[in-house]
Amino acid sequence: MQAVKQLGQYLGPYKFFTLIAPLLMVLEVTMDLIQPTIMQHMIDTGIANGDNRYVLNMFVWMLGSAVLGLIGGVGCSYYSSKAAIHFASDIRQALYEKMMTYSAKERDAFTTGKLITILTSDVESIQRAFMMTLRIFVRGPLLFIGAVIIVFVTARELFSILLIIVPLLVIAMYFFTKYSGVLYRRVQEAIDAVNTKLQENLAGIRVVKAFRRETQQVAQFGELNEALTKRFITAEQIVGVLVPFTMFVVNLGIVAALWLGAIKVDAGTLQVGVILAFINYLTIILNGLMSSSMVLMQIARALPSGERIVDVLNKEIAVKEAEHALTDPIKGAIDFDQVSYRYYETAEDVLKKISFSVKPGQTVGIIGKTGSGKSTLVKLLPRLFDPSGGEIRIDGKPLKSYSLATLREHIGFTSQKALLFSGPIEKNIRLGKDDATAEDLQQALEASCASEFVERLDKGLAHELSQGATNLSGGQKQRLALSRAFIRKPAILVLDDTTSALDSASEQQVQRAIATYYQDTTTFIVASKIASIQQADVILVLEDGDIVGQGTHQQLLQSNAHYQAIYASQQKAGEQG
Ligand SMILES: Nc1ncnc2c1ncn2[C@@H]1O[C@H](COP(=O)(O)OP(=O)(O)OP(=O)(O)O)[C@@H](O)[C@H]1O
Repeated sequence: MQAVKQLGQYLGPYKFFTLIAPLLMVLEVTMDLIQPTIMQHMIDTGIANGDNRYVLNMFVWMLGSAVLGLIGGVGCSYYSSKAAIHFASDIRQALYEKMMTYSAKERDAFTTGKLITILTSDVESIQRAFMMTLRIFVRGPLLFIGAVIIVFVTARELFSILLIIVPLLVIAMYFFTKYSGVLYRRVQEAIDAVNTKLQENLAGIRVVKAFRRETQQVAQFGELNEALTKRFITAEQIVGVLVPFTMFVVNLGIVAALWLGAIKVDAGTLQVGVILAFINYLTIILNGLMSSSMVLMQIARALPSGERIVDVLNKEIAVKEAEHALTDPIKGAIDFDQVSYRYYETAEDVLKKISFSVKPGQTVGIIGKTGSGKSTLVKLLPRLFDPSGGEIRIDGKPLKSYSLATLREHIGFTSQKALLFSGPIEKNIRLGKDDATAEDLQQALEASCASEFVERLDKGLAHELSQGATNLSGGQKQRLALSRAFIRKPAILVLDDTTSALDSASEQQVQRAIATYYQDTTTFIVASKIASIQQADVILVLEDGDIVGQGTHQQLLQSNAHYQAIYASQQKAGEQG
């Protein structure tokens, strides 16, 4: 119910549509309800007495009520669609905006597949439930109550039949509706699993092909698809059983009406028109109950979807904006003070009380074995996540006191995996800085050694990248990712193993460009080769989350056993190579 209340806020701008749609439905239902009574009068008073004028009169009434009913029905459909579609669209937008604030931690907690299901299928489910509520929820109970009252007033002789049939129908529909909600929650969970698998396999299609795992992946997908199919069938079968069951009960009612009616007509206590009107009203009662239960079923399915949506919207973000956040320009002095980090509460620290200081414009090289914590350390700078212990300061002020926008504007970050978006190359680079000048763009391209290959492309900067930039080589992608970071002219530049995909000549050229164009930038270079960081002002040697060496290349080479070991192994590999 909390979910309904929260999502109800998104109805604000569509209050008018939400009110007018059920009102128009009331008009349609009223017209539907009076038609069998008009027909009854037409038969029992007009036709039975051969009064043609009366019959014509009733015909005009019938036509008028049908037209009014039509206006009500069409108007209700129009406004309910408008309200439900806009309502769902606003929720989708809010979900997307919230997801954009997620760090990897929140995204991992949900999984990408589940987030996609929530943004698509769950939103659609509440859109459908809301539209049906506006269209039918008023109609169902109104038809039902109206028809019961009219039967009580005009066909009391047959009312006892309703006293048996209606409770049977209501009890059956209550159980079907309740069970349907449980079954549909299971369907949504199965859709999550299918989407997660699909997303993972499409993203990793090259690996699947390279290792010839298509058959296994298809089989695994088949199992998940089969589970979804089974759950769907079970959920849908509920409706399949409900309809024939209710029809059977109503047909029993019609048989009872004909039998009881015939006896009473024979005895001269009932007119034929009353029996026909009763059967009509019985159908209307069934219609009313069926449509109410369909809406209730849809609502029962939408409630778990609503809860899932609200979970995403209310997810607390680990990385929070400070209350009076600083927007001061950043120079680039950085202090790590006893900084620790663990990915999960229960996991071990992957960074252990790390301390070091860097002056603005210095270059820091970070080297160490795989898994030693190098990437984790640099990801703390743009606050992709916050330390579990200790403090990071920039220009003497806590990192957390800066506004996230200011902080990230001053940091150029390139990750191990160059992530580019579909669209022209220029647009990708300008993601770093929308309003960069043409000269800035050119300088960034040259600094990252990207200009030569971009110039060779037919359309140059307008060259369209495919999804995931699969139409570029690894090195080309990495160069463009570097250009995107360079164009910012950031105060802090982070190259997380970025230059590994470049040949050594290009790598040296990038290093020279940093030294020339970005002298005032504090640069972090994470690398696996000593050659990539040899010129750094300070090199940190990491091992199992600890700093086991700190100094310049020469200092470490003379006095640090860990660095000496890395150097020796790389020299050896170089000689063998
Ligand atoms: N998202 C994550 N969730 C849980 N553990 C993680 C996550 N990312 C990294 N780790 C763990 O944290 C430790 C440090 O990882 P990190 O990526 O910082 O190492 P690295 O030194 O950059 O390694 P490499 O040189 O291979 O890139 C590793 O043990 C790794 O398994």
